[in-house]
Amino acid sequence: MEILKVDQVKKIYTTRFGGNNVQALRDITFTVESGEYVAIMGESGSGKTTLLNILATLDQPTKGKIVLEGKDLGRISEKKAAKFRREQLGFVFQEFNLLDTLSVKDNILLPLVLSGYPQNEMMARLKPIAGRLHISELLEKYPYEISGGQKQRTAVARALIMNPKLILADEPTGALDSHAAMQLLDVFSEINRGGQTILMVTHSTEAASHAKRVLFIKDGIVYHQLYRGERSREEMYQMITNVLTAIATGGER
Ligand SMILES: Nc1ncnc2c1ncn2[C@@H]1O[C@H](COP(=O)(O)OP(=O)(O)OP(=O)(O)O)[C@@H](O)[C@H]1O
Repeated sequence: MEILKVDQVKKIYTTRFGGNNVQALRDITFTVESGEYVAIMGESGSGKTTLLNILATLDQPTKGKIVLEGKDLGRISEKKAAKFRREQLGFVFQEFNLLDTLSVKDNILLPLVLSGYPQNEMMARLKPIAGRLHISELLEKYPYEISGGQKQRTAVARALIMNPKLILADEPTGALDSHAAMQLLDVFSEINRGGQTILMVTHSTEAASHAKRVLFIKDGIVYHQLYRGERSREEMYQMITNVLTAIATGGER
């Protein structure tokens, strides 16, 4: 079942006085099936963050359409967008974006609190998610008392707590050391096996090789895509490296 459709999306940033316009996305079209794990790669400035912001309803495309679970995101009002984001999307950022004044537990529960969930429902959701992410022992601690890897797993728990249709991750391993990055990628693979759809922007070939499909953005379009299929991670890693080299050297796809 198709969960996300990105249809001929174009984004032009206009400066206030109509001066230098920047075309960040020219014509992006792709779909994501429910349960997929998709990585998006592209050189710096290729428009990955722009695309993620549009998917997150934080920005509007200049042209084109985004449909999530049959809902045209261009047609939701500003007012409904925040609720929609909270209920349908889970976010994981490079810099964790946890609130230092809240405990790990309260950080994770925040989306439920904002949506007015009763206490017993909140606790019922918290327990299994904290267990899956191996942070049950950390719930009373504060973000400044835990490691980067633990912070990121807390952020993933917060992203999962609303049971979102789609997890959007922006460079989730970017601020982690290699051990913590591997742990996080294992967690992503595990939650994906559990049926969670994930869309992850990354510069890391290692991270992208965990995904089931990799989209490469170049010159404002989806330039190429790779399906992992039955390939091993090592084979996928090599294939991604080959495409990145072709992109960097302007070679054939
Ligand atoms: N608010 C903005 N106003 C004007 N131009 C912008 C704005 N945001 C991004 N751009 C431009 O749009 C293009 C795409 O930027 P974007 O941040 O989406 O790229 P990216 O692929 O995420 O890069 P990186 O990997 O370095 O984060 C770049 O040329 C950038 O300079």
